[in-house]
Amino acid sequence: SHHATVKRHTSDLHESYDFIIAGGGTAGLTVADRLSEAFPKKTILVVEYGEVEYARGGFDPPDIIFGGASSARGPGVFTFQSLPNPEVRNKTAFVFAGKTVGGSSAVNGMYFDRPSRFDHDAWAEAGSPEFDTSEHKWNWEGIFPYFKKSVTFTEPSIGSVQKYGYTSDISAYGGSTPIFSSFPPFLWADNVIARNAWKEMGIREAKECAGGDKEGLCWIPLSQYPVTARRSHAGLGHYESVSFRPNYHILVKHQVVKIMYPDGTFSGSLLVELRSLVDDQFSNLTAKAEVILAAGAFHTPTILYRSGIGAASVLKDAGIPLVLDLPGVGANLQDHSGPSWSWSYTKPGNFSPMPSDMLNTIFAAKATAAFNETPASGPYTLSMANSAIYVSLPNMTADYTHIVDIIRAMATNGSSSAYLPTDYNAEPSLIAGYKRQLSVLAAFLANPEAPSTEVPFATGTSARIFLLHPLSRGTVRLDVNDHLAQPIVDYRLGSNPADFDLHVAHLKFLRRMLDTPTMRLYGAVETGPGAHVQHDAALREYIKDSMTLSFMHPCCTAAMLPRELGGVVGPDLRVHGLERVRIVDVSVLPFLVSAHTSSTAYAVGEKAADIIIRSWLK
Ligand SMILES: Cc1cc2nc3c(=O)[nH]c(=O)nc-3n(C[C@H](O)[C@H](O)[C@H](O)COP(=O)(O)OP(=O)(O)OC[C@H]3O[C@@H](n4cnc5c(N)ncnc54)[C@H](O)[C@@H]3O)c2cc1C
Repeated sequence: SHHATVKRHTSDLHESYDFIIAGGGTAGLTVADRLSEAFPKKTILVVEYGEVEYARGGFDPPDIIFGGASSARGPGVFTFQSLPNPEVRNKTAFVFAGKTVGGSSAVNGMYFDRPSRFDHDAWAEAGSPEFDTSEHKWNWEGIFPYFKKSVTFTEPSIGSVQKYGYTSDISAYGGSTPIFSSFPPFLWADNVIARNAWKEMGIREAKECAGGDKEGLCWIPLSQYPVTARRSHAGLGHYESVSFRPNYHILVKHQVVKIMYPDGTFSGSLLVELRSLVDDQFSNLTAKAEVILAAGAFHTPTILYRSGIGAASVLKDAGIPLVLDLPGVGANLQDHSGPSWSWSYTKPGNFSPMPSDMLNTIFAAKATAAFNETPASGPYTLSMANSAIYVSLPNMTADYTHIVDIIRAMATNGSSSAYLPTDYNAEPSLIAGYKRQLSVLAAFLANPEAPSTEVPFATGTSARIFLLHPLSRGTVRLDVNDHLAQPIVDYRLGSNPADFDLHVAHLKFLRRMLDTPTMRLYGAVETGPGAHVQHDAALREYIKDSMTLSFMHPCCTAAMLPRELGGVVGPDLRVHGLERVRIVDVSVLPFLVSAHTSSTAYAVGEKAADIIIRSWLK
């Protein structure tokens, strides 16, 4: 009873709320917390598909006990398969998204990096000149204060700094929000091998990568509490830890079905249709001020479609009457993906501790005990990885202009539309928007300070090579046979062939790491793709074979772009053409950023809250 009130039945609710937020995830709960604090007399309802659950960390011991109960089972997730990707051996991606109070921040890998300043400058560039007159700026200067506000960063202890060499710069932080960012008090012993090898390749060692400049070798904090090393997520920071507010309600186990306009105008109050996931009953609630869609990049488009908002052709196929023709809904899907790369050591050093030690029952038992102590310590405090390199294309290959020129040509001649879904051809705005994006991304990729690839690492002899700025575009569509079911996700990976040029450039550069003095000392030998695979054509085939289709950063399916460029929202996050509906989640990114996406979801939530509060104060 000390925080927002959880409701389980619509009969427990008010008949109407000022703000109704669809989705109690990373960005949605950030907004709910801020609005309920700023407007004690206005009522805020979050409708969440999942439940309030304990969200274990990505690498917590299997039998961790929390609140007297075993929490071995993770919190709720949506899981389904994407359509096959013809350019990548017809593979289907395993789609995974948070379905719990806290959303994907409660199930993610806890890797908590931030984008590059150039990502946000490019975001603003994509909406220029149309959005230049808006008071809301989404360039780095316009969003950096919200990255700072969104988290509380704890500097690494002196012991960790001395032991591991952690560096940080507190000036990149400064918030006091109870979403925590901190360094684990543990590293696997071989982390230093990769770090040394990257430095020998000339990769700049960055003191801090959260302040906008992140081309180089970075230490990455985790989204975890500093002392207990337990997962920090939106459900804890923006719901559990909020002191009691009678105006802040969360309705769990309910699906937002659609939005309706009872007055027949887009400026009047709104009705929100809900479906109980317990008894399948449907009901309506009134939103007096606004509806905020925050259901994530896969599900926000489904609510819009069911409301009759989307491309007329897509709605016709689904048999839904058109309310507003907005072709950008569910278009422009992007995600991070990439091949794997591996090696072995013919002269392995004697490193300890190593992940293989966890197979030793005594070591593993000690690790669990250390994690359950206060302060927590040991291997379980390190989630997936907390180191990475981020490298720009010009710093990888002198031939980068060749790739940039290909992308520039696509942006100006007619060829780019060939790479888009065929139903885009009926929508000139989507083609124009894609060309604008390609032109902005070409300039981005030519910038020696703007990362094109990321390789996160913690330990071991394999790595995943992220394509940070894919050029291929996919779709999220409604299942025409069951509008309430999971959407049909078509990544269309590699549908723009220049993505493979980028992958090949990344891999060719990175594999040179095995020829550094440190790697030679341990007799490093490449096992995947293997030294015999040298030609670009063969590398392409290897990349297709070893590709991870999704690193689970889907975004951009309701992009902040002008309407005539296939955009769905403007800089104030209002859906084009609708006065009282905004979108506040990672759907609004025009393109992917050089970071895992949770920090951006929080920053979007913080900035959105500020925009909404200011607009209602007026
Ligand atoms: C497995 C996994 C690992 C990841 N690893 C990392 C990582 O290590 N680092 C990182 O930075 N990012 C990571 N990400 C990505 C990051 O967590 C997400 O991009 C970010 O949290 C998305 O925030 P959001 O607010 O857009 O959506 P979400 O946080 O996903 O919130 C959407 C919410 O809406 C709810 N919802 C959906 N449909 C409806 C509906 N119709 N009605 C009511 N509620 C609905 C969902 O249940 C969910 O709670 C990962 C994601 C996943 C899934």
